[in-house]
Amino acid sequence: MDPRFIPLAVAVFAWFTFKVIRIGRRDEKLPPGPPTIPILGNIHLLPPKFPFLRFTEWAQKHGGIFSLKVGNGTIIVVSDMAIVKELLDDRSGETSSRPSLYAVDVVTGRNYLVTATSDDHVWRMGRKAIQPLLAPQAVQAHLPIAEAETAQLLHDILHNPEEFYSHIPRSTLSFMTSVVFGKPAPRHNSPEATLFREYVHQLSKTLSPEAAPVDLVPILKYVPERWAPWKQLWRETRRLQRSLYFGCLEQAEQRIHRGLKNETFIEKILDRQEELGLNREMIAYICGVLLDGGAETSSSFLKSLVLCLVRSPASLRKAQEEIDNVVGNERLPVSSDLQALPYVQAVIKETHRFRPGGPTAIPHATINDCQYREYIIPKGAPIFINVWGIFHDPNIFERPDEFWPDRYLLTHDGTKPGLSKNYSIRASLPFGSGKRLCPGIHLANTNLA
Ligand code: HEM
Repeated sequence: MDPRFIPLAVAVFAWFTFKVIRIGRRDEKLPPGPPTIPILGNIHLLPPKFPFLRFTEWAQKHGGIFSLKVGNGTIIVVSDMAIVKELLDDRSGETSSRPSLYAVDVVTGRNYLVTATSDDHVWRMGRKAIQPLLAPQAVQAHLPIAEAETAQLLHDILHNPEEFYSHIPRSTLSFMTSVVFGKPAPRHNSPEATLFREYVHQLSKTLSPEAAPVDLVPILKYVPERWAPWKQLWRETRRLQRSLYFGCLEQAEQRIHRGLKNETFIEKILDRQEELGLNREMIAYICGVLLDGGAETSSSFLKSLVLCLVRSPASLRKAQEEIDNVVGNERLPVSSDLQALPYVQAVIKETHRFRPGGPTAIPHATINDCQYREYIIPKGAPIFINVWGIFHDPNIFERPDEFWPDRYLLTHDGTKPGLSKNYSIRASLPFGSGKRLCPGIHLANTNLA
């Protein structure tokens, strides 16, 4: 090398090294968090399973809002209800986007409202289409379906109790396919039930941390499919998803064409198709997302409820006695009985607290750089609500690791008596926050109550 270039080469090398070792470092304007190492940041500390347990440990150490470095990226974790309110509810206009999830974009062709960013037509029109269908009054119309599904579920459990783990997801899927498309899935091997199981299995593989971390290592997006098993997985997930969504849509269209209307979501969305500017692709995905959003979440809640009550016979006995006293033994309880069943209400709340279906909810993201207290949260950084950590905080809940519904009879939100009046856990916490709050909350409560 020409000796004149040596100082330049040394300077370039030093600059490059400086840049590389800064990857993974926490900027001082970020919330605190566990110590980082060069390049990886905190990646090596992230467990592949149950990350909310580690988040909860870190929250005890670093506080209600902390940050993690994943390479050059940043993750924010909120484990304090007051911060959820300030940052995600009150400032929802700034924090209601979603982080990029490349694999989901490929699978869904960017038609999935759950992962769409807040400025995306898919999200805005999708929410506009479903909001009136899921309003508290509107969901009352589906009570007869919920009651019929409950009766079948109880029948199935009574006759074949060993299989309760498959009766429950069949029932919650059938409720959703009935409400959305007007078609129940009455058997474990009904075509929709089988397809949904296969699809959810593939989708969870696609989303699992063991699949290729393409958002972290973008070069993986460009590996040719024959050397990229994750791309084959995406392709198969897309095939199953489209087969489910468009299969259900086609059957509903044929039924409507034959003049057999039955007041389902699909009919109401088709009525507003022009007004909302929706094409057939978007309609299939809006209805499909409701199956995804409604069936698995409700099923995991009911499974947790059964397991919690089996492990807590005293709570089961108390709930049973209350139902026997109020409802008698001539009929099944129905949703309108719930008002008169405070202990049953407490059992439902305690199940959401003890085993929240979404222990870290679905991450939000900031739309721009966002100043919060003394911190700057970078644009696009995923923000997780550590729902598990809030619900299992020993400073807030008495014996948080115990299933104890009675706590909700002592205070309205189950927190320790005598906590500051300003601190309150809203009942909708398991359903997320701000503009992204689960739109299915009332339908879920109708079906689960
Ligand atoms: C026990 C039942 C349920 C639970 C625990 C639950 C929980 C959640 C959570 C935590 C979120 C993320 C909220 C956020 O980002 O802040 C969410 C979003 C969503 N849920 Fe639910 N959900 C349930 C039932 C349902 C039902 C029955 C439906 C459909 C009728 C539904 C449809 C959706 C949709 C479409 C979204 C995405 C909203 C958006 O990104 O704007 N969910 N749900």
